[in-house]
Amino acid sequence: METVHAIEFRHITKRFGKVVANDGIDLTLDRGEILALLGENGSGKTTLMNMLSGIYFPDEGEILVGGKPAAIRSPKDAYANGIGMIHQHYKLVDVFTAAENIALGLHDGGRLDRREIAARVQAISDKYGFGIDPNKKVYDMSVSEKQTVEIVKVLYRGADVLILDEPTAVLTPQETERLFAILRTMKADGKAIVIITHKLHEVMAISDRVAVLRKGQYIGAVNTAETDPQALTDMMVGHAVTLNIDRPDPVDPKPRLTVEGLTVLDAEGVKKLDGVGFTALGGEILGIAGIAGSGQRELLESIAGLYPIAAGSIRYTPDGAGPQELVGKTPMQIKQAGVAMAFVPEDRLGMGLVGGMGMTGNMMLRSWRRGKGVFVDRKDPNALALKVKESLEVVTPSVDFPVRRLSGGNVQKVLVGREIASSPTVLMSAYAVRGLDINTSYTIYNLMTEQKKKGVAVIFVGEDLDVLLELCDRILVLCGGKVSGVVDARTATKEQVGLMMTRVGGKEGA
Ligand SMILES: Nc1ncnc2c1ncn2[C@@H]1O[C@H](COP(=O)(O)OP(=O)(O)OP(=O)(O)O)[C@@H](O)[C@H]1O
Repeated sequence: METVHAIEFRHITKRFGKVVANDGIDLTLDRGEILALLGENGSGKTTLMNMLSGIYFPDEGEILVGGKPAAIRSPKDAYANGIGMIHQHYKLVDVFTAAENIALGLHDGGRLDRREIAARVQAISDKYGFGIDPNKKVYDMSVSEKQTVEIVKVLYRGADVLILDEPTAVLTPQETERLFAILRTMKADGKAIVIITHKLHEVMAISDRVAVLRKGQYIGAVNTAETDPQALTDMMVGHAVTLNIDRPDPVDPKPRLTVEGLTVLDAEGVKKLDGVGFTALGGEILGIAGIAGSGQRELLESIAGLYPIAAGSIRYTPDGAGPQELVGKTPMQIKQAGVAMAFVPEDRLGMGLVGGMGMTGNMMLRSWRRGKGVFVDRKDPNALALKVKESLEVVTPSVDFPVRRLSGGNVQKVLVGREIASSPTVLMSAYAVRGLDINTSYTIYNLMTEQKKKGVAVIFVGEDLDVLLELCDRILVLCGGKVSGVVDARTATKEQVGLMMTRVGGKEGA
């Protein structure tokens, strides 16, 4: 007897104008399995899953649910077929509670019994170990809690097939572990789960099978137990690739940026940086490590002139001139002095890029979230756009194609590429490779190294300790807004840095 798959894609094709996002894809998904969907940026992963969740409808082919052809024309149809997707951008109403968000739109006409809803939410939460408070308002929640609400929302609607699009991109390692434990419980309960992720160690840790897409085509699927990250990378890219970070010794390093006693407070008066001091040298990569929210964002924003500074100084030393104080300067003056910040925020299109404009338009515009001004780059924006497109292999039909319609990873490449193209003397980047496929991540690491070789002081805020230890020359470790220490990245160990991330100095009580 033929096995009935939870989901079966048969020759699915989806085009956007001239772009063939999915090209005749055949893929199956079974109950009680976690399938990792892998592919380079723009390879068509999200598009394929959007057809399962009713956001797009295939141009050709059919989708079988439980062995029967299903016409999934809306998210409502998807739910009716037991399919739910957790997107990268959460769609929750801030002023509503968890339970209100979960039940939203479900009880049209009927009476909404709050107690009953809360009880059902609680039951789902207990069954899978979510630990959710049904009465908590969304605006009081962390990113991880919001994601939990999205997952419970999907389960509440009776989903047996769950799709998670890069769910760990914004989670800490601990939150990721918690999510994975929940996914394993759901799998044991017979759910079919698809997870889209670029992190190969996560693929190895959580999935049973891996399906690979390349340029819109289905390349194949392998059992996770029978593969490894290198083989998966080769499959994704289509040829053997070396995952290697070149780290030349700094040549003639000299102080570029000297930060002393930097203290900043947030809108509520909470100290986000507390007496931070360090020197960033031209010709080196200074890594910044820390648990999420340890002051990384505030540090870069302070240097860029975007964050109000309570105390301290930030001195910048250009070539052939004495140090100049940056505190008190506008973001534009700081930018003109040569300090570029490639900041890759959680909402890629919220800051720094204008979604409706193409790459060319975005090369000219550098508008900041706080609305402190718009920068106009004097270089030919079209040439810059073409250069970025070519060097970072941005998948876009043209440099005038609205960036909003590029795949998530490609949006990020535009953002990072633009900063690099502006020839800075200090280049700051935070989470530069978030959402980028492994091959592109290495492209970015190499671009950072190229900048370092040109004498640029590169400040690299990263999440992956292995990468920080391989890429950087020195690593500054932040803990709760304070400097825990600075280590030599060539000799430091992961354990040492990990300890410093949780305790100032890393040695207290040890
Ligand atoms: N609404 C749309 N209009 C036009 N083109 C689109 C649209 N959505 C996706 N595309 C294109 O289809 C291709 C596949 O994109 P998709 O988002 O599915 O890739 P992905 O594998 O999920 O990428 P990433 O890893 O970067 O998120 C890309 O070339 C993208 O630009």
